Amino acid sequence: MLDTGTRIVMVGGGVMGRTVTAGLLRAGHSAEQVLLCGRDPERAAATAAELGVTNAPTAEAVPGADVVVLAVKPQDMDAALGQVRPALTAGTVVLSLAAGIPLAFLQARLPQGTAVVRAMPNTPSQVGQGMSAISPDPHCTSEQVELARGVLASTGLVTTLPERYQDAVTAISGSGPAYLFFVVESMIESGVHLGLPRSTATELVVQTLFGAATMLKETGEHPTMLREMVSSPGGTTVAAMRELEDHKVRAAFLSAMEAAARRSKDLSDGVVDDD
Ligand SMILES: NC(=O)C1=CN([C@@H]2O[C@H](COP(=O)(O)OP(=O)(O)OC[C@H]3O[C@@H](n4cnc5c(N)ncnc54)[C@H](O)[C@@H]3O)[C@@H](O)[C@H]2O)C=CC1
Ligand SMILES: O=C(O)[C@@H]1CCC=N1
Repeated sequence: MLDTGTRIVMVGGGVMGRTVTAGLLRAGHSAEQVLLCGRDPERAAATAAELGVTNAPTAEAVPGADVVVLAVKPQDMDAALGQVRPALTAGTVVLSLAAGIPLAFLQARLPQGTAVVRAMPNTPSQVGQGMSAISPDPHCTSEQVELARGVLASTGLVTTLPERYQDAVTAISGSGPAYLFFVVESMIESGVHLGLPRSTATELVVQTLFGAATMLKETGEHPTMLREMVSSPGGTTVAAMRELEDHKVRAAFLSAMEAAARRSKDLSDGVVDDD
């Protein structure tokens, strides 16, 4: 929990801006502690009202903030930094949530010596079960790192890692919820193919995912061991696993995550599409 006097400015009121704001409020921070700035003033005002926080233009919100959270798309980061920079006061921590935007890119567009933290959160932060990895730059004091960590700790677990791991983190936990939702969709559809009512298939799959995740967390057992517990010799599970192996699902996961990490790296290298 951050001090009651800590002022947080959220730049961007999209998925992650809303998620982190909601997380801060859910963790018990007061609505007065969070100011939300959007690109479109009307939409930003509506989003802020919906979340119960205050809305202000970036130029008014940023001065005096303890933490400025950059929750804009990588493609919009340059413009957002152009608005934040002139309003930034000494000591403010800038916390970027953007995929593929390196600390060096942020530092180059902010006053020299600004405390910058690169982070990769994920959407389960909406329900207090997020996973974030933070990489502080060397200008940050330990108090400033704790401020950045405190913002994301309101939404789930936070780990600190060297920046060189951020492309891999983005591929695994940043994008990760999408892969798992895809697996869930596929299993529900399979249940429907097998004749189950859709609502029944959904309940079975969602609770199975929740149960399996809880087992992984609570037992600390290796997933291979947990999978073997389900796999009776000559039984149903091995029959299904054989199909997954034949269809190279493991290899597909490896290629998929390599593609995500590569895309994150491409963004880092400045290969940013305009779409
Ligand atoms: N959606 C996800 O699962 C995750 C997203 N991220 C990162 O979070 C960042 C934001 O992503 P989303 O929230 O999904 O995108 P989004 O498109 O939902 O939200 C971005 C918001 O930023 C606003 N914006 C753009 N320029 C602005 C400016 N100059 N000032 C104020 N607001 C501005 C846009 O109007 C939009 O509302 C991205 O950089 C993304 O890589 C990181 C982890 C997970
Ligand atoms: O798809 C993306 O680029 C963002 C970053 C991680 C999750 N969503």
